[in-house]
Amino acid sequence: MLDLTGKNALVTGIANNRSIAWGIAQQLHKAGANLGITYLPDERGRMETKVADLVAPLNPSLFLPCDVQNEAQIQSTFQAIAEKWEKLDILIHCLAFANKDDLSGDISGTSRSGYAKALDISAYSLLQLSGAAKPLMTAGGSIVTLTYLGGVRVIPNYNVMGIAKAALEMSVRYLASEMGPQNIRVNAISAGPIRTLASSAVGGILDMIHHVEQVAPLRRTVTQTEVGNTAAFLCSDLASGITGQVIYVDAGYEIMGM
Ligand SMILES: NC(=O)c1ccc[n+]([C@@H]2O[C@H](COP(=O)([O-])OP(=O)(O)OC[C@H]3O[C@@H](n4cnc5c(N)ncnc54)[C@H](O)[C@@H]3O)[C@@H](O)[C@H]2O)c1
Repeated sequence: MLDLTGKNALVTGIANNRSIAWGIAQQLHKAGANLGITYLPDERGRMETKVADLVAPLNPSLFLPCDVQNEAQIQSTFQAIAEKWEKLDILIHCLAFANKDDLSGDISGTSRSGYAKALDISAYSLLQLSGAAKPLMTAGGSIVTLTYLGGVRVIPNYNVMGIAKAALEMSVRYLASEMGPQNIRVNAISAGPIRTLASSAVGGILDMIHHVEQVAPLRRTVTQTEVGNTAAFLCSDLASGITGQVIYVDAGYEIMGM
């Protein structure tokens, strides 16, 4: 049975009730995990209020600001975990960012700063958060990140984010190799397209969703809950033999040639 009772899970990337991280947090909570939630702070504190209201029913025992481009916030997040929890068992890395200008048009026009920002937030942050989590995962652990098919194949307009996802997927393999001896498993879920704040920045996302609905074996897209269920499985002892993998939760779209 899928049981996460007694496991402490840090979930990043909740912006609203459409976020994939929200689907994951709900399923981890349902399976009995104790949650810590981080949010991306903004100057007016709007995100803090919005996310706090949303996650309140899940009774998170930690609720912290964490911009992955802010070293001090990362440090204080993991310091709070060390002080409050005996150990960390689960890290959910469910965040990405690229400038809207870099998510359409010619990839050759990507600016140096746009490229650096996309790779820093969307890929490097997995190394950074995993490195901070490792010493706290004293009883082993599970790290799960979110990727997309555009990191393996060319998807119109996904552009620099595709490059970031390729780096992210390779980071999963290197991290799995490094952390396996400590019984820390590292995997990625490659989700099919879902309407969220982040995906709405990708040019033509609605056409992509429509295409998947016509072509995927299941003739539909996937839900945040389906991704959440897979994440809960990967974080559970049921997945104890799985590490370094990219698991497709995409209604089967990835197998299709045409
Ligand atoms: N929606 C899709 O179609 C889809 C498909 C496959 C993979 N994914 C991936 O799923 C993950 C979650 O995205 P989503 O679609 O749920 O959208 P979302 O907009 O709900 O979530 C993206 C999150 O990234 C956070 N974020 C951005 N910059 C940050 C920073 N500097 N520090 C900390 N957090 C930051 C945002 O606050 C937000 O919570 C991303 O990695 C995305 O690439 C999405």
